[in-house]
Amino acid sequence: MKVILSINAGSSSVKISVYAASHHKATPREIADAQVSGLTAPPAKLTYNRQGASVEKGKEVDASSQDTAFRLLLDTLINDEALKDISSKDDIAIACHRIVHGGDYDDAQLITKDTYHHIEALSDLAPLHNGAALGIVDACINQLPSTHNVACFDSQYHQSIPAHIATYPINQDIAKKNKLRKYGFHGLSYAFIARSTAEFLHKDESSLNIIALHLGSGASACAIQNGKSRDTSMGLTPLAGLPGATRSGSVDPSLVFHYASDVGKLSPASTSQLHISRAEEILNKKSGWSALTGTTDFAAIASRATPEQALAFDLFVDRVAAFIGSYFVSLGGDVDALVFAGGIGEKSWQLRDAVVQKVQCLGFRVDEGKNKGPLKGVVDDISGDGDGSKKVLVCQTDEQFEMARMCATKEELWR
Ligand SMILES: Nc1ncnc2c1ncn2[C@@H]1O[C@H](COP(=O)(O)OP(=O)(O)O)[C@@H](O)[C@H]1O
Ligand SMILES: CC(=O)OP(=O)(O)O
Ligand SMILES: [Mg+2]
Repeated sequence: MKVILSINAGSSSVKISVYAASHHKATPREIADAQVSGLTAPPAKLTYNRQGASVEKGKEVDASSQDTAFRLLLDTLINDEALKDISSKDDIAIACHRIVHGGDYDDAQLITKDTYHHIEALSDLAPLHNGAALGIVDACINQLPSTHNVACFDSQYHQSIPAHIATYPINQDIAKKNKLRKYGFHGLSYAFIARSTAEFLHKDESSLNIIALHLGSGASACAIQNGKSRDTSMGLTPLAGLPGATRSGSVDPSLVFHYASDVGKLSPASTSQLHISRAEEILNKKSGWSALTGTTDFAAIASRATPEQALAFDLFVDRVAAFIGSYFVSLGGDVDALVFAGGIGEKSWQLRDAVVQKVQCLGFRVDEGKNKGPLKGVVDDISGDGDGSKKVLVCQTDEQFEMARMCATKEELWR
């Protein structure tokens, strides 16, 4: 039996789950979970559960970066005397880290100097994530010297996307040389969603076809065919596709050159002076809900209390519905379920209601009572009645569990 710390650095949160795991047992047992959420909507809040019982719920804390949030969470776990499985730092055998951009990696990796530098080199392609996650890896290397660190990649699940979908129509020599293609992210979540949904529907995962939506601080959609990713809305970086808390999502790429009023008038010769990195920063960190409404709290946006919030809400519904329509066609109409997940997908009944109404023409309906009621279990059916209506589900996704599960079967960790 080994203690695994499973660390998920999202763009607005850090979530840690602690597991007791045995080699090859596919279901690590959860001992505790702790998270700091709301990093982009201060004050950040700490929630901590031990053995399924609540210890802290929404306690306001002073944390504005993933790094400070992690240190606070690690202290919380190590200083809790009632958490018997971690009486000292040495009890933590494995720390697994959610690394959003894994480039061509198709399997979790033990973090060595080589893998560390490789992940570091990919940081520009996930500007809100890889650097922050590596900051946490550094903290683990320094503070937990006897712990093995493992990188689990969000991009891994999307290795199955066919070439004609992953390819950008640009010069292919340059595309290959610079590895410019659709990678896709939220893959740990989609892997969890696919397995849990198949179990819920009593289907073999290899014959499962669903449209899955991971809607959190970063949001994406995924067309899952025969249990594998066929298409997803994020691309080379997590900026593409749906808008998010501080991200624009897809815009006309030329917008970058017209963002400042005088930029469009520059001659081609002077465009080398343009600060593309500044444009990237604006689209990643200063756009999305924050730019439209002044808040990244989606519960406030879903209240539609101001015209700006109503605009942001309607815009999101429009973009999400467009991906559902596209993926419905991509799956040839053979769709077992539409599945909502992520902070917004799991918690905002208003968003689910509005999205499903928009795609009613495809046969999706929600039951009002089930949609508004508390969620029961990992997967919950909120479908409404209707002739030939298709299933609508909510999945309480668990990226930390997915990582711990990967570690339980990784031979080199158990030798
Ligand atoms: N009750 C709620 N209603 C609507 N949205 C919510 C609610 N609680 C949290 N959210 C939203 O969920 C998002 C965070 O989701 P999460 O998946 O935890 O994000 P991440 O992993 O990207 O940090 C935030 O935009 C937050 O506003
Ligand atoms: C990939 C991504 O955007 O992740 P998150 O939603 O956790 O920020
Ligand atoms: Mg997340």
